[in-house]
Amino acid sequence: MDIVSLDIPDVRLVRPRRHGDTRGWFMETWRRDRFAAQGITDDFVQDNRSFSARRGTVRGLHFQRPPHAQAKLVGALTGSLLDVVVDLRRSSPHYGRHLTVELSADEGTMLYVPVGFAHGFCTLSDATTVFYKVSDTYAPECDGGISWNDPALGIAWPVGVAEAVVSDKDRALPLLAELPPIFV
Ligand SMILES: Cc1cn([C@H]2C[C@H](O)[C@@H](COP(=O)(O)OP(=O)(O)O[C@H]3O[C@@H](C)C(=O)[C@@H](O)[C@H]3O)O2)c(=O)[nH]c1=O
Repeated sequence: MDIVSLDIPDVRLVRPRRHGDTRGWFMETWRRDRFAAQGITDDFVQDNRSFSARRGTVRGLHFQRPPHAQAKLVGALTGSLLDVVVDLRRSSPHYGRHLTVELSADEGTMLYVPVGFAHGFCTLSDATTVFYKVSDTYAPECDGGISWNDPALGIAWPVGVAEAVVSDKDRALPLLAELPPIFV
């Protein structure tokens, strides 16, 4: 399992090793000891899965506020997605910056997203199933987010506003500039 830092170093790309044989393949997708060896010590307490029927479905950009902030480990079980994170940590040299990474079921790659980031994705194929482990349980009273198409973020989404499939809740999210400080 390779765990590598990206341009915002606390965000990591995880490449599990696939052991192939005549039956197919086997891979480990999460191991506490291997993650801890890379400084990732979050206690993952909930697993989530979402299915998006159509290519161009956008979910995000979401976070949970403290005291229920969540780190996430995200991957695809079917299909592929463009995963997006935005650094919301006020003391970070990367505050307001984003990263995009393509994740696919075929490749088995995953993204580790620390606490303090907004997270979202756009599906790149029909019938995309996304899974993620999270480090705190769902707390709807701490639900937060920023608008996926906030021009200040400069995210190169693979779909335009007219074609994107977006929830009413996500359509109503504020711009980054409207967000009070949440993460140190
Ligand atoms: C996130 C979540 C939602 N729900 C419920 C609430 C609602 O009725 C239904 C759909 O919720 P949402 O519209 O918030 O689902 P969705 O837009 O898929 O939300 C997810 O988006 C991605 C990008 C993330 O990073 C996740 O953390 C999560 O915020 O599922 C839970 O029961 N538990 C959960 O942990």
